[in-house]
Amino acid sequence: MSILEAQHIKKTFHDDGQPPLTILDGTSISIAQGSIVTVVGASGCGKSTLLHILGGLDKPDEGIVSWNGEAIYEMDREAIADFRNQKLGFVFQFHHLLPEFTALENIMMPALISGTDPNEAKEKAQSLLDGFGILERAEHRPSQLSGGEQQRVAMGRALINDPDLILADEPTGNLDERNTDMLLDLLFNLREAREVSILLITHEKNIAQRSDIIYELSHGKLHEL
Ligand SMILES: Nc1ncnc2c1ncn2[C@@H]1O[C@H](COP(=O)(O)OP(=O)(O)OP(=O)(O)O)[C@@H](O)[C@H]1O
Repeated sequence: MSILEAQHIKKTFHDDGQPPLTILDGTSISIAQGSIVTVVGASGCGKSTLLHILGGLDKPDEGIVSWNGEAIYEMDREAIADFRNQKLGFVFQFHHLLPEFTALENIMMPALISGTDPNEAKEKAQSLLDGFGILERAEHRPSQLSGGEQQRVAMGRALINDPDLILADEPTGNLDERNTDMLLDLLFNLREAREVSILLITHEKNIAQRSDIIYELSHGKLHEL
């Protein structure tokens, strides 16, 4: 059963003085429950644009994105924000942690926004930090953490609301080999531990090999490899 489905997505950017740039040109994808799907492709081919559209962050010009059969861009602003907060977990290359908050607070934030009891949110955040081996860093701010630690905090933040789907855009792009391996192990183990689906964007084909389906995005369309 697919949880997220996109059909015939089109997206063109119109920048002043530039010819229109069609990035997605009839792209379709279906993400089955519990699956790990990887999208690879040349720099600038539109992978991040696709992820933003699938994640309810950027409306396509044409086409439908639906979550369990419901068209997400037909939801009102509040419903789409709730959908993102409760069903999805985002992990980006630049993790966008809030600099003035501690690791623990950064992880707790999406749970607090969705109305979880603060004590419960704290316990869940501590258990995520513990599972990622960085509980002793709980009170550190992002600037006091290494890149790999920051990315694990970002993973914790993506997971605290028990999402059904993780959308990860080059999550290891900034990490050295050791941290890349550690983060990928954490990510791929999630399916076993939490039955979560994962959409992973990367340009590293050896990472892609650990997934169920690999697509290449080129000329605005996805091709299964
Ligand atoms: N808001 C925007 N306005 C105009 N052009 C944009 C916008 N966002 C992205 N683009 C352009 O669309 C193209 C695709 O960008 P996108 O970030 O989706 O590519 P990508 O495949 O993720 O690239 P990379 O692997 O380098 O991160 C690029 O040429 C980019 O400059």
